[in-house]
Amino acid sequence: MYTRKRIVIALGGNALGDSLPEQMTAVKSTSKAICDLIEDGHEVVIVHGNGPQVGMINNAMSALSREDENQPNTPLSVCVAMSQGYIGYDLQNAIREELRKRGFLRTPVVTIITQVRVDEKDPAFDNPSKPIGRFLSKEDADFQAKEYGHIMKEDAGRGYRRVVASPKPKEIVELGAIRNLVDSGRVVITCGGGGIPVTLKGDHLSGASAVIDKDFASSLLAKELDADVLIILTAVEKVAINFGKENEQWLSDLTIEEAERYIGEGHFAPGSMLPKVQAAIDFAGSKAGRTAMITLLEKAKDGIMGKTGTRIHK
Ligand SMILES: Nc1ncnc2c1ncn2[C@@H]1O[C@H](COP(=O)(O)OP(=O)(O)O)[C@@H](O)[C@H]1O
Ligand SMILES: NC(=O)OP(=O)(O)O
Repeated sequence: MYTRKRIVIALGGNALGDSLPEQMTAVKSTSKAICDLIEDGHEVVIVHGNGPQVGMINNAMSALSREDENQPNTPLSVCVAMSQGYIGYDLQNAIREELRKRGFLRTPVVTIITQVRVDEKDPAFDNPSKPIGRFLSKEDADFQAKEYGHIMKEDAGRGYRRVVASPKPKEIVELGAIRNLVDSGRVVITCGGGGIPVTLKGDHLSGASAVIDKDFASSLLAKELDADVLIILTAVEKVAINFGKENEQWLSDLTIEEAERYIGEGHFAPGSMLPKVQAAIDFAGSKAGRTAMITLLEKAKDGIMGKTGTRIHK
């Protein structure tokens, strides 16, 4: 029997591309994958990444403040807010258009500027780990470190990137509004780029210099909305052990215990696959019947139907 599910979708970098024109094109195919699920009757909530985009925005704003002494440097929290607006704008319009093509003329699509509370004492503030911006050569990375004081790290064999603090998400500030919109049938884009990181100071929400991992924010959101499935869409169809080695093995099904064992054995790269597997464990382990899935963007529907992807469950 067909079962309607509440699905939180976490969209990875390949869903958005690395530049303005690339994003305009990428969101069209991303929207097809999302609308396949809506067409099948599922309730869908969308979270997107922002690593390349927030790096680009931060660079542009920093260049502006170097040129113009009246422009102080733009805090990273504001850059995350800008990335939510810019990505949400393209994504919501692409989904709206795709829905209309499929005859859903009245399904509203909305982007919520979302703040996510973090703990100001989170040790992540002293250990920057979240890659943002473009991949650079070692030479360009060394230049950026020297010229701008950025911390640069090698990212899973793909080149060097700037890293910033990435505290764990504790609370979604706009959760009540998000829940109302989802419950009333809206397609909601929220917690973009992991959410705007804020700390609570009395009644004041103060922007934090960080970028939250969208996989962890998706897991928190999925738990709060009592979703059935968290699906993390990225550039690989399945999770592997011995990834990239001769004895690489793609995994279709993982219990939480198996996933934890593989984490302990170091199979998942920090800053790329590791947070996805950790977020999947966090969601799937939180309540009976909850399943997490990691798969390729284009395979979202097949993943939900159990035909592909890596399924993580109790
Ligand atoms: N064990 C693994 N199994 C599969 N992919 C892995 C593994 N370890 C690292 N990766 C890499 O992680 C990438 C996904 O992380 P990333 O590109 O940071 O995600 P996002 O899609 O959120 O931007 C995959 O495309 C793959 O290159
Ligand atoms: N904020 C975040 O997790 O972005 P990416 O998915 O692009 O790394």
